[in-house]
Amino acid sequence: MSRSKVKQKDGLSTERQKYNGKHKTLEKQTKFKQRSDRITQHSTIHDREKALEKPGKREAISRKYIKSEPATGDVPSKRKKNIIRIDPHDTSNKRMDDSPLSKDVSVDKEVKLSQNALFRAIKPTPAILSFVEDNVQVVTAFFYEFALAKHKLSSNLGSYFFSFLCYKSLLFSHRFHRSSSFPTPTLPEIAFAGRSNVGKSSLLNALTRQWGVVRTSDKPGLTQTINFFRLASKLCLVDLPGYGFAFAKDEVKDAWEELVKEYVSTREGLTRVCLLVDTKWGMKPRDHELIDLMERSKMPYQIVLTKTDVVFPVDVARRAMQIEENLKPKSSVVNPVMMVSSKSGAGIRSLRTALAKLSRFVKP
Ligand SMILES: Nc1nc2c(ncn2[C@@H]2O[C@H](COP(=O)(O)OP(=O)(O)OP(=O)(O)O)[C@@H](O)[C@H]2O)c(=O)[nH]1
Ligand SMILES: [Mg+2]
Repeated sequence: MSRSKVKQKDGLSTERQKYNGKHKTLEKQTKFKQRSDRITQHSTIHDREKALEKPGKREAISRKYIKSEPATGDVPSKRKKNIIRIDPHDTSNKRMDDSPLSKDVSVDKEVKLSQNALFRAIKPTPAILSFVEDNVQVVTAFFYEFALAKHKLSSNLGSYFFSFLCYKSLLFSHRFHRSSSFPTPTLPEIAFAGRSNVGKSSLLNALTRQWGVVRTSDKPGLTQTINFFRLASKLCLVDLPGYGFAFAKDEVKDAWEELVKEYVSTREGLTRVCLLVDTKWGMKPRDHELIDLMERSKMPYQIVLTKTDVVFPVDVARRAMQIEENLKPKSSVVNPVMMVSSKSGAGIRSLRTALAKLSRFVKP
């Protein structure tokens, strides 16, 4: 064999060797890949089987595995965020104490706005404005009042006697839970009714200047019995439990309401009911219920606006006009609407004058 032929043979063998080596590494790589794929697949199945044995985790884990496996093709799909869409009109998603649905809120707002707009549209007459001006003046000292009473003796005679009597005499109080145990009516009675927290007990204190004798609280529902306060042997003032919202059980509140209704419609000796209305909030459906009852039993009642110190005088006038307009067709209502503040003392003198006319010590 010639030397050149031997060289050629050597070259071919080295190329073949190179080729064989490359081929082997490629084969090795594909085998390795296949094996590793098989292992991961096996471990996934094994893990899933293991996970499915635990019932609690079953659902969550199956979801995880479903997500980790590409849905179609080789390209794994992008992870999508799990967004829960709540239908705003589906009430089954709402808790009972949640705010009402947006549609209802807007309707409520519209009603409230229109009521507010109606109230603001009331134009008080000059007569009612001057009456309010007289009644929202703050009267602080008793002697100031006393001097005024002397000065305007004819108009303030009742107030003078009333305050003198309240000032001098002690109040005798009795509390009653049941109508069967009410005291026998020997004196003319004036009752103070209204929603809880409207200021009934505070007004009784202000009228009689016996601060602290009648207990008051900023928590609605303090007065829970019918309380009779005898002024010497001339007059009896009656503090009634409130109705409407109060910190008490529903059945207890119903019992108070029944007691008040029974007292107002059947009590002999009851000459006047002062129905107290918060100036800021006006009359509510339960007030109208009591008014209807008093109308049926022909019981004279006087509307008294309370807490006038927390609203503007023009709004006091508006409220008074609104109520007088609403109660125009009623026959047992006593006009005009009175307005008081137990805090500032405004209007207390006028109310005393009006109520004193009902007592025994002022001859008609
Ligand atoms: N700003 C102001 N607050 C008042 C006035 N009158 C009463 N209040 C307050 O209103 C709250 C309720 O007063 P009460 O006299 O206890 O009311 P009530 O009607 O007897 O309430 P119940 O006994 O729960 O029915 C208290 O915190 C009083 O201080 C007032 O003229 N002006
Ligand atoms: Mg009270």
